[in-house]
Amino acid sequence: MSSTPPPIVHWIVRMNHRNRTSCFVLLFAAIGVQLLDQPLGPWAWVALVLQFLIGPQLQYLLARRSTRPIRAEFFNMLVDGAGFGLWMAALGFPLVLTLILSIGACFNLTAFRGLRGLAEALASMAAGVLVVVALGSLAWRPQMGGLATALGVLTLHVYLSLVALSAQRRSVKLHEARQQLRASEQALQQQLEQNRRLHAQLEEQAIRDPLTGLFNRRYLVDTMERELAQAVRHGVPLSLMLMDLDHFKQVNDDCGHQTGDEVLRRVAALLRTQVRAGDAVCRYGGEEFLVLLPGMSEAQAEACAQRCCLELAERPLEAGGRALRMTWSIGVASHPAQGGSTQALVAAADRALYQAKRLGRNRVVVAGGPAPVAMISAHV
Ligand SMILES: Nc1nc2c(ncn2[C@@H]2O[C@H](COP(=O)(O)OP(=O)(O)OP(=O)(O)O)[C@@H](O)[C@H]2O)c(=O)[nH]1
Repeated sequence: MSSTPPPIVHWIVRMNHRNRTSCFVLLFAAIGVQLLDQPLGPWAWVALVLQFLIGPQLQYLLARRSTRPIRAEFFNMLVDGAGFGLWMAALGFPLVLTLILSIGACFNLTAFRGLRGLAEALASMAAGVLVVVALGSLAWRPQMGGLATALGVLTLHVYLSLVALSAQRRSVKLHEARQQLRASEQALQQQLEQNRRLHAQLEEQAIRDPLTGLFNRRYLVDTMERELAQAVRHGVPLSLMLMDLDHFKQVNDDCGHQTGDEVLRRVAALLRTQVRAGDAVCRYGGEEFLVLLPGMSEAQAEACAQRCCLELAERPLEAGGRALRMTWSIGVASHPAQGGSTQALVAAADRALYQAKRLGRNRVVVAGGPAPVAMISAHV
């Protein structure tokens, strides 16, 4: 059988119930002692029991059952204030009791609703006093006996201590909640930072070739469109080199695939040293590379390609424990000579590369340029 959990009572309702229950018993005693010397009759005793002994439990029930407990508790405080005003006036404003009752009414409502609460507390007390005035029994008897004074002072002491304790507990809870919030916020920030880093890593991975670390074809497509549009807009040249390693299959066949990979990595590293930092160096295919040279004329691109050819042919690559001599064939194409579209540029560079291969490899062919000159012959 499942039991439903008891409803959670608002902390203000709980606090006021606790404060009322304990302080009202003491107030009952203090007012009762004062009442012994007053000619108020038996109805006063009935009212005293009703307000200070039964009242707190009824007020608690009302606030606990209410769908709007704060509002109900506000009403309870107004009732307290009116009752206090009535007792003050009925007893002839005995000094210590008047002080305690007015502090009790004003302190609670002010803490609850600020200046507005203070005004409401004063108004509720005044309403209580007016009832006594209307009954025509207003008197002035400020003196109090020793016992009533002592009980009154004790009531005030207990009330203020209870309020201070509640405030202290509340501030500890608030402090803990704030710390928890701060910890959760920190964890969230860390998670966000981690996500940001992961996102950046993924973005980087999406545009990089994992073997060589060069940009991949996908990146090239986007970049080339952008660079060509800029070149067209500003009327500046744009060149590209399409390079393909010569007889690379032989490296794989003779030295193994891993050595082939190592060669590709070393060629990529070498290529990076031969071009400017802003040039986009991409792995275009298996053993094919493409370098985008923004702002470079056809002649400058050809010179760059010749330098790359020489560098690779003259510098043996350390791979698989061997020094391998590699060469590549390079096709160069430029905007505006070879057209205003990326497809036209790549196709022209591809044709030039094919021609370089056909003419014996290890050489540069400029698309639409004069017959190429052979470079130093290379071998594995
Ligand atoms: N090790 C390694 N080999 C690759 C990779 N990608 C492509 N290859 C190899 O590169 C070789 C390319 O061979 P081919 O297209 O015949 O060209 P080639 O041997 O360089 O001859 P030419 O281009 O005509 O000079 C093939 O054997 C591919 O398997 C790679 O990532 N790693």
